[in-house]
Amino acid sequence: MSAAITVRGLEKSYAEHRAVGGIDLDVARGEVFALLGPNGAGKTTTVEILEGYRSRDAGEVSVLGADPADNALAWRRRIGIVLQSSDDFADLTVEETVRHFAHYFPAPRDVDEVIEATGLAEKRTARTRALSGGQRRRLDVALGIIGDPELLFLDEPTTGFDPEARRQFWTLIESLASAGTTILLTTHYLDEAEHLAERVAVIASGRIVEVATPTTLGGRDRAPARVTWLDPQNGPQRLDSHSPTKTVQELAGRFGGEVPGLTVTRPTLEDTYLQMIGQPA
Ligand SMILES: Nc1ncnc2c1ncn2[C@@H]1O[C@H](COP(=O)(O)OP(=O)(O)OP(=O)(O)O)[C@@H](O)[C@H]1O
Repeated sequence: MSAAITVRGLEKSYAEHRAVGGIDLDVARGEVFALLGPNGAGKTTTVEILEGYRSRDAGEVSVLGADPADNALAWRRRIGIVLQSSDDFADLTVEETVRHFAHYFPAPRDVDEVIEATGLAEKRTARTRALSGGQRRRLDVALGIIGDPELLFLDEPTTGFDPEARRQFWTLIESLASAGTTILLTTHYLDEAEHLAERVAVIASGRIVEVATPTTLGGRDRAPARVTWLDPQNGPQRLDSHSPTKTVQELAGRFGGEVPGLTVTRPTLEDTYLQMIGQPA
């Protein structure tokens, strides 16, 4: 498995504040990898160092085999970045903006296909200043993928998307991933990380807490199931059980059949994540 991103001992401080305090990361080529962490954890700082936009104080960093600090043009053309929105192209239409960006790359994707894939076909001739927040974010994504990058950085890409747009975006990311694009994603949506990422890293206070698959993070796969039911005499009941099938059988025996209001759940990725970063679910 060759590496798209290798990070060892990455450190970055702003004046006295240590934003990144010694991070190690390995992202394989073709992998979809998510960085999770609370506000101010150091995700954007880390990602912007990998993108060549911020300097680092210490550590080794390799992105597609090069040091991002060198910021070579040929290297930059191999990566895609979904930037936070800017107003620079307010007077251009969606199509003009995408076409303009396509010129920066030696082998861009087809402009019409990208507009279609990002759900902007109906807004093709709209000025970018007239787009809604979610449509503007889709345009940011379109500009990030127009160069047909080997590695795509997505920093909170679906903020402001409605649920349907988020699903469409996930489909787009899945198709890029299945075509072999490596994707580094930061998100505050745990369902998004669970849906898209093969592995996730939880960052808190500038350090990695854990790197795991979404199903095994924080021992989630080994956590007990929660069985809840409604007791006609004593109201809502709950029991955490490592053998929920047995628990349900016993309850069925007790109630002589249907257990009123029965639910059996496992901790969600969000439950596990909140516990890891020290916040009660
Ligand atoms: N240019 C800067 N100057 C000074 N401090 C900064 C600068 N950029 C970030 N910081 C600080 O570094 C810490 C990490 O910020 P960063 O933006 O990397 O966090 P984040 O994990 O991306 O947060 P969010 O989820 O809110 O986007 C924060 O405490 C932030 O205030």
